[in-house]
Amino acid sequence: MGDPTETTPSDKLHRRGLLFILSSPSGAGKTTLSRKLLERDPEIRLSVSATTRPPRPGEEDGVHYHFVSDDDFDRMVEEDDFYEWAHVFGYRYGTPKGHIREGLKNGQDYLFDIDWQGTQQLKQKDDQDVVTVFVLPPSLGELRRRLEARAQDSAEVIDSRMERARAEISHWAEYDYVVINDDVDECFDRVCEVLDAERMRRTRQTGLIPFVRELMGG
Ligand SMILES: Nc1nc2c(ncn2[C@@H]2O[C@H](COP(=O)(O)OP(=O)(O)O)[C@@H](O)[C@H]2O)c(=O)[nH]1
Ligand SMILES: Nc1ncnc2c1ncn2[C@@H]1O[C@H](COP(=O)(O)OP(=O)(O)O)[C@@H](O)[C@H]1O
Repeated sequence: MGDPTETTPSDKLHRRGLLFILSSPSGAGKTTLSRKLLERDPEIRLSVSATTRPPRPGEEDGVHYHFVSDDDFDRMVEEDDFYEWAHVFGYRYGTPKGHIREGLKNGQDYLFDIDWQGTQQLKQKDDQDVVTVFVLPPSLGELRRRLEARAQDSAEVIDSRMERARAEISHWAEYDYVVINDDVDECFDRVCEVLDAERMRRTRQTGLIPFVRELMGG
């Protein structure tokens, strides 16, 4: 038996991946937070949704969304290609199954920017791997200012997003964590703390690390 006080690279924890969900009313900042997280953290991969909504300026097919036609979406539903899907703002959005199940087993983490309906469906399917974070704006006035500053929607669309914000926020109590996105860097730090702590959750560990196994006599 080796010296159990020696630390070797094989002492790394091995764990299942997790499904990290960020939801918020439109404009609260979940896209901004998601992009920061993907830049910081090479271990988490974005689950790219399919949507029938047209691309916004700067959005790339296959990177931000898979932009598909109504017929394509219908076909994907028929072929059972989605983990979950929902109607949002008059369009359809869905999470393609892809290789998520195999990835989770291999310790791959996935980031989801999906609404409360998708969150409920994923929780029903896989509660143990799902971690949910609700992002609140500091106020409704600030939410409207951000939607206006983003300048990608008409006044009418902004009104409908503000209307829907009330419905979205009414689901915040269904989430594991809540953060307020006032200062974006502070909020991002809180989100990273949640992710880092959840990765260490004992129930995600898939086996004892070698020196612990040796100590336990196994
Ligand atoms: N259920 C579900 N919701 C999604 C999916 N992809 C995006 N959404 C949600 O659809 C809503 C509208 O997204 P989007 O059109 O990008 O607008 P944004 O929230 O203003 O950035 C947001 O609440 C997203 O979280 C998905 O695959 N499934
Ligand atoms: N903490 C913040 N303070 C000020 N503006 C922000 C903050 N977070 C995001 N924004 C801005 O608000 C707008 C909406 O953010 P976005 O990330 O697109 O929201 P969502 O994806 O939730 O709709 C964007 O123009 C973004 O740059």
